[in-house]
Amino acid sequence: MVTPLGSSRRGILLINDPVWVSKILTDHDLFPKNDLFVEALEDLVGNSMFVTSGDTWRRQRKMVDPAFSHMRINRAFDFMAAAVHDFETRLRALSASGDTFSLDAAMSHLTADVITRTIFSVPLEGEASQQVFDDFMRFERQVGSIDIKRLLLDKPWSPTTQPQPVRDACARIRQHLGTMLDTRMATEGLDDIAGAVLDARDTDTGQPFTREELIDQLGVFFLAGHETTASSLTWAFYILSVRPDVVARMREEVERVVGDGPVLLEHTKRLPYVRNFFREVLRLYPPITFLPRVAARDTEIAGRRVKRGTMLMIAPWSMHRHQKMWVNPDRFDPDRFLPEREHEMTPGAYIPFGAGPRICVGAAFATIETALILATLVRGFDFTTLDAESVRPFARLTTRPAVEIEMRVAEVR
Ligand code: HEM
Repeated sequence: MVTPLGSSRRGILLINDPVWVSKILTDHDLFPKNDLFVEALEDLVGNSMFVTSGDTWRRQRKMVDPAFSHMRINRAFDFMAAAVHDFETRLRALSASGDTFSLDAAMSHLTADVITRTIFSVPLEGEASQQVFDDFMRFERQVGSIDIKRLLLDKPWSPTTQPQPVRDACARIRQHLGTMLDTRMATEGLDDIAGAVLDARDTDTGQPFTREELIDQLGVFFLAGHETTASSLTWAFYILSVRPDVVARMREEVERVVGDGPVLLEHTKRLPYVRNFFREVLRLYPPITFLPRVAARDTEIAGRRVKRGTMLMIAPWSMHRHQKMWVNPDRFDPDRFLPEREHEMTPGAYIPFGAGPRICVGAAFATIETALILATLVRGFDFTTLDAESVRPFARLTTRPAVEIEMRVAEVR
């Protein structure tokens, strides 16, 4: 359950033991985020809470948490619903024309639209937000692969730089985010996530975030907040396209609970099958495949001596599919999350949002957003994958299909 991965200048351990996973994710001073991972993202999200450690992270997390409180997310719901409404219009046009579309690109666009509306109160159609999105797609394609040579040969904490095209894309994204932030700061009376982060004060000094820090945090909400959700929804709609039995159960639940009208916030909390379906998608296709950490000092893990600088890879992907932790792990079975089957689950084996103090700040946001999207679109449309047999997952920045999934959609009459 704790396995060395190959031989390299710095040790690499794959940790599949839920007890040790929990200890490592909880002690984030001894096991901070891995330096290679931090470097890969630093040009884009600077010193944001996603990559910082120690007291810097503690201060940032305290200031950011209120922006994702239940009350605040509830207020973001109308922005989410407006984005989904526009997306339905797009799908209706695709249904009428019979044109095919890339599921991955469509989901990235939809979730980026949700994020720009909920953070900045602007739709993705705005020029600056569209440019952030386009450059982000470029960044995502280039940064996702690991440099194996470096992994094997470099000493821990060896400084490196990203290739120039990646750095250029990051600089452009930060510039656009700065423009969006300045426009947002000049607008009064908006009740969005940017507003909550602008109002946040350090509890010790009373100081707000600086402009650079704001760009760091808002950049990470954009990155972590749309890329992960797009990945999970891509797998969700792919599964729906090949499982008519699951579609029938979901549609029945949505029609019974919601009826014909719009899906409201209160409905999203009363759709257990939709929720368990999404949990099962996150189990088999966790968007974040690795939670990378590093040993900050010499220590011991599961009776094994671990040298400072050893990389610790916690892999939701392998934990979620582990034969010893799940009954029929390869079977897609949303009902495994029913309360009466809870005893089948291994405590600590399900970590799509991470665990411990650094658990995903946007988990509640993503849960409501995806329930709204799934309920609305499953009731209204049938999805067909053109070449379902050839679909394969691939670990990039998140879990994506190796080749884009081509789809056709038909409106349900
Ligand atoms: C299905 C959707 C999502 C999944 C599966 C997901 C997954 C995760 C995971 C696994 C982590 C922990 C990473 C680690 O410990 O190394 C994390 C952290 C984080 N996520 Fe999410 N996430 C999702 C949606 C979101 C959304 C919608 C937002 C914001 C709008 C967000 C913002 C963040 C931030 C800021 C962190 C860093 C927290 C910290 O280090 O204190 N995520 N996410």
